Amino acid sequence: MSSTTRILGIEGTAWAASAAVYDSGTDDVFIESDAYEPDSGGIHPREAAEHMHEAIPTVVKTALEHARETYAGPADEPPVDAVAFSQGPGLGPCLRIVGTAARALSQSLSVPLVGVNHMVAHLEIGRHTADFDSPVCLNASGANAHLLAYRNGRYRVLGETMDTGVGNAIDKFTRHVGWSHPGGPKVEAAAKDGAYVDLPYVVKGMDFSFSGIMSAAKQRYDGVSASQASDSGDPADEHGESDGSVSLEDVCFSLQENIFGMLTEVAERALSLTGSDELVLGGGVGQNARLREMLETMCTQRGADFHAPEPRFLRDNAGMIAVLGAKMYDAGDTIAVEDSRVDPNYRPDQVDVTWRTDEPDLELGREEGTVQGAEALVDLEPEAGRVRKRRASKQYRHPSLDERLRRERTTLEARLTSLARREGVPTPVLVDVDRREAQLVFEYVGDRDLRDALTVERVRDVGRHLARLHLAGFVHGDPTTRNVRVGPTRTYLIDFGLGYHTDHVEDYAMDVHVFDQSLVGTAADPEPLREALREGYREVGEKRVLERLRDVEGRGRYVE
Ligand SMILES: C[C@@H](O)[C@H](NC(=O)OP(=O)(O)OC[C@H]1O[C@@H](n2cnc3c(N)ncnc32)[C@H](O)[C@@H]1O)C(=O)O
Ligand SMILES: Nc1ncnc2c1ncn2[C@@H]1O[C@H](COP(=O)(O)OP(=O)(O)OP(=O)(O)O)[C@@H](O)[C@H]1O
Ligand SMILES: [Fe+2]
Repeated sequence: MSSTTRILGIEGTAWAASAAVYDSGTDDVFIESDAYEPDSGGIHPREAAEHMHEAIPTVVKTALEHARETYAGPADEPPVDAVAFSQGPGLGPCLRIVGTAARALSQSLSVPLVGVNHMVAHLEIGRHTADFDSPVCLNASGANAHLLAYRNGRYRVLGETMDTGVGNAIDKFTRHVGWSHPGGPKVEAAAKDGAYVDLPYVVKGMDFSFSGIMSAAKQRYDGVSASQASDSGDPADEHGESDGSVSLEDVCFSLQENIFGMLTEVAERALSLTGSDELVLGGGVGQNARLREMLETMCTQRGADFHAPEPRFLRDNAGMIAVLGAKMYDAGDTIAVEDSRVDPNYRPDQVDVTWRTDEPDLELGREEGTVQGAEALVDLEPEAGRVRKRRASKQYRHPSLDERLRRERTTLEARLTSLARREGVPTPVLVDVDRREAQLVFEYVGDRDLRDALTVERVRDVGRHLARLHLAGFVHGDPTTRNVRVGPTRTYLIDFGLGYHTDHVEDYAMDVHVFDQSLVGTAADPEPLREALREGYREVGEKRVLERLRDVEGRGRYVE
């Protein structure tokens, strides 16, 4: 085998018919793409497949010509070592066309096949171009939105959308407004002339959802168009103060502020949980300058490094398929034709990461001085027996949103921490609260974070604690292995700032799910701990919550 690997990559999960050639010796990536642009509405699976059918042979031919021109070896040898293709996730009819093309090409060139997960390719291209070791990865694409980190041979999903992908959410709004597909760039352009209006903001630990904010945005827009249509002097009279003065530009601006604010917040939470100081961005929505600016600002503020690949590697493209294909080929990760079936629901955490052997060190928590959490700076004073928690302003967030979140969360944290203790759940005593400064003083509890001292007994205890909160009608909102402190005899829940009162079984199940994901993301051997979480919950809580948890776990999947 030569020291240089050359791969022909093919991509075609939805809109981009694309072929590429990657040469690991020169690190050169040649990409030829042909985009499907719907005449009206969103992506129609059948039309997209027709486009694939026509465009794939042409882009592959161009890439193959390039491979031949740049190949220095004998003319009777194949100009690449393997053919890599996106095996999923994506639209079934499109994927099947790509799979067929890849199989035919591998046979005619007599080279092996490499089956690439499209979402893992979106994140690996960032790790490759940044030259980072073990970054947290935010995938912000059309049909998906994931927060991923490598642990024990897999990319673990630390958080993800609970409904649609981020690009699809934006595209649905622009369809409602009557703009052509894709909507993301149009929202970005319109946002330049907008001002901030309040819209919903929903994060649950490192998960998030877009349905609430999208319907509120549509309603705002309907208010705008109704007021323009009636045009009877003072729109504020007819549509209420807030609606009357809102323009479409304002809605676009505020959508970006909230949606990208949510993504940036969960990315920061993942950095804090894993102790990583590297973040990469992937996916088509990553082309948005405001999203990149927010992530960059967040990373700078917390002393982390941020990298976004160039736009041609962010949107769907075969370059990322070829680059990951080369790493997989070098690791011996090729597949036989019988195993090359495409999978429209292929999850990133189903992939055995054969091309990485490193294991990131989780930086241990500190016991004194100042810790930087995801949201706050926490001064630890164990001798004085107390901690001071300040929700400092986040520079990446719009000031109005920032003010609102800091105020709301400080108030909730004070209230729910005390309420939990009354329900028999160990929490720190609240010593002082200053709402204006978004500052809280608590009793110092425990001697370590659960993340650094995970045992089955402690996790079972957390299961019981969560069940107790839920029976009392509220959720923690962000239960992670860093938001549990452990002492010699007790486990304490801290950081209730994302908690809220609710009687929905769905919210209780989500709360357990968030903790479960943090176990998978931080534990060396998560399975016994996950079982213990459920056991503890079952002892105290309602069965229907664990039943709903199974539903929740089946969601957040790629849907066509
Ligand atoms: C499975 C696969 O087919 C799918 N691919 C995909 O969604 O294409 P991608 O190129 O990663 O992203 C397209 C999305 O990216 C959005 N987009 C493009 N430019 C944008 C911009 N400047 N601002 C916001 N969104 C933008 C589009 O509106 C569209 O929703 C995926 O990765 O989820
Ligand atoms: N009462 C306390 N006693 C002892 N340590 C504490 C206490 N409160 C916080 N800490 C420590 O400070 C860290 C950060 O605190 P906290 O989780 O409240 O901040 P945060 O910014 O909301 O963090 P994140 O959002 O990342 O969970 C905790 O993981 C814990 O190690
Ligand atoms: Fe994509």
